[in-house]
Amino acid sequence: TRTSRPQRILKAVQRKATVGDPQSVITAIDHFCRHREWAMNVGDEKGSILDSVVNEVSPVTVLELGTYCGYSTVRIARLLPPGACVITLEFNPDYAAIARQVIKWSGLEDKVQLVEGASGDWIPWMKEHFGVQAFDLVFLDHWKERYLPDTKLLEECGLIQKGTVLLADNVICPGTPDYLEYVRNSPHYNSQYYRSHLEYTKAEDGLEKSVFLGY
Ligand SMILES: O=C(NCCc1nnc(-c2ccc3[nH]cnc3c2)[nH]1)c1cc(-c2ccc(F)cc2)cc(O)c1O
Ligand SMILES: [Mg+2]
Repeated sequence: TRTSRPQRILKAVQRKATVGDPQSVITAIDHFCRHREWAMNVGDEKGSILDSVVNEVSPVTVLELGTYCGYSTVRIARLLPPGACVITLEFNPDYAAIARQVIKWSGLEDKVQLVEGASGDWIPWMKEHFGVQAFDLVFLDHWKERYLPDTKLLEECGLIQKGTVLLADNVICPGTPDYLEYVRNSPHYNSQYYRSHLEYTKAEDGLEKSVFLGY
């Protein structure tokens, strides 16, 4: 049978990127997705906004919801200082298998914990299993209808504390209307929209950055 799109993305990384060089992995994926086959990575334009938020927050613990092929995992992990790490949650085992190899190729495996499973099942176990107090940064990029329930679950589990930054991809396309309404109207969040484009296209999309203000 034909290879999958994630498998073709991994092959592009293995052909074009240098082992241990995260930037070359990012460049190889963006080139493949712009010139060969579109794929749902956050991409270079929104990726630069993600980079600036990671640099501004300088997080010690990051949670990423939705790994896919590991493109944004590599973008985040390459900016983390020693001792900081990103826990990334992937529901689809085929995506997870590819992401592990992409992360390994970039040489960042020591800064990444890839967990396979559903966000709703794993979030309640984060403190106990990973010894996490609270997350400094949460990057939401998984199923769009899970953004709001998982944000509420993170709050209930005490994994979001004063100063925690939520950064959500795709708030326009495919769109997360209930999540946007929640973070923009809640007195507990200070929310800001970064207008951009859907990865590798001219369609509008953007990232929503929401800082938790405490209770
Ligand atoms: O669906 C997306 N991303 C989600 C993948 C995923 N990868 N992992 C998960 C997961 C992970 C733990 C989970 N726990 C429970 N559900 C889970 C789902 N979900 C997505 C879709 C588009 C898109 C735009 C325009 C189109 F015409 C078609 C598509 C663009 C994007 O940037 C996306 O991020
Ligand atoms: Mg996305």
